Amino acid sequence: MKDSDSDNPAGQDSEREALSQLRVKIDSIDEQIGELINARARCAQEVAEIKKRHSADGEISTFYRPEREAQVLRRAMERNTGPLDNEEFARLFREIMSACLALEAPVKVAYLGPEGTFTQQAAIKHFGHSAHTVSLSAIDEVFREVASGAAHFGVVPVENSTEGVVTHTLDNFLGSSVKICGEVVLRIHHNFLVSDITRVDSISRVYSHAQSLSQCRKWLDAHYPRAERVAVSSNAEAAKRVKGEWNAAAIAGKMAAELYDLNLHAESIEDQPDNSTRFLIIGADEVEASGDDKTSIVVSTRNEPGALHGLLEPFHRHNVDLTRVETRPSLTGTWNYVFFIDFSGHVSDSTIQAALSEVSSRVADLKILGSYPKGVL
Ligand SMILES: C=C(O[C@@H]1C=C(C(=O)O)C=C[C@H]1O)C(=O)O
Repeated sequence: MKDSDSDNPAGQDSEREALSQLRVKIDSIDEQIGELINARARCAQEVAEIKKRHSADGEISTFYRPEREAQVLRRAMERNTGPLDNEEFARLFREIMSACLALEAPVKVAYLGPEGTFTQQAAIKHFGHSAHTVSLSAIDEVFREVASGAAHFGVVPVENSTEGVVTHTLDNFLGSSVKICGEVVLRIHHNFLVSDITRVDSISRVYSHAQSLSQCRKWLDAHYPRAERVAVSSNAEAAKRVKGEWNAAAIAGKMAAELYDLNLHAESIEDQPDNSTRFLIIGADEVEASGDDKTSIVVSTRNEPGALHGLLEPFHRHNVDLTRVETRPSLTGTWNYVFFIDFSGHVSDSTIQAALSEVSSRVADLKILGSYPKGVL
């Protein structure tokens, strides 16, 4: 208690009174929010009944509607008048929708693990906490799990703002029929984690994934120049190792700290403050237009002069906004290449259809990987 309060009992009484009035108000608002959330959940159950009646197989894909969820989140943000910021506001709606969807049918999401990695964080950011997330140990496994129907959706990293593209993810699309049905961008914050028994002035080893070590190089040079940097298979694995080692620390995200009960000795130690990673949501089905979408395709050109120009020119002429072009070696022959191209728009848009039909007449092969809502959160 502050001195001024003990000197002023009348002030204390009025403060207590003001607080208790506000709490009565909060209780009453909570009651209304609670009733409204359940009213919303009942509507979702009715939606589920209609979907069940109209779907032959009763599969989850008919229950989870990425385009509708993106619209709900965008609308929540447009409506928001504060004081909560847009992202925080949408996050609350994300969780409400997640709980409503779980009532309709629980969604199973495979992700590149282990538990506690940024990919799991991305899965939860996209699907909310009511989704059932399953950790797998390789990107190929996530693709296989989705292709076989063992998981409804998968989450894999595709590019990092400082380290570039995750080539393994792109390569997996070449031999797979899975579709891209969403994207999620995560701001990557690295933290310096220690255990209860770590002697912070005697740290001689720092564990992390090689990418994270390189993303925190300057911070490590400044604070622990002599500690050995040990690259391990994931940040979560790094956190796990620190448990029980008095002279070691790990660089990892907050989820790993919580999972392995470690302390945040220093937060946000990444050299680039806007370090972020983009993840793709993969699934078995195509997604309808949400009003603000992106399309990803992969094309292989004929090995002849002007092939790349011929491929890009129709996009330019139809005023299609290309957001990314990535070149990868084709798996079919030495010195053949494929291009992964992302652009704004949905395959159901007439301009996109016109551009794509021209492109496909000029290339050896064109595969649409998916049209999906641009990341909202
Ligand atoms: C309720 C629906 O089903 C699911 C739940 C949603 C929600 O809670 O708003 C939105 C889309 C679907 O993933 C729907 O399709 O409208």
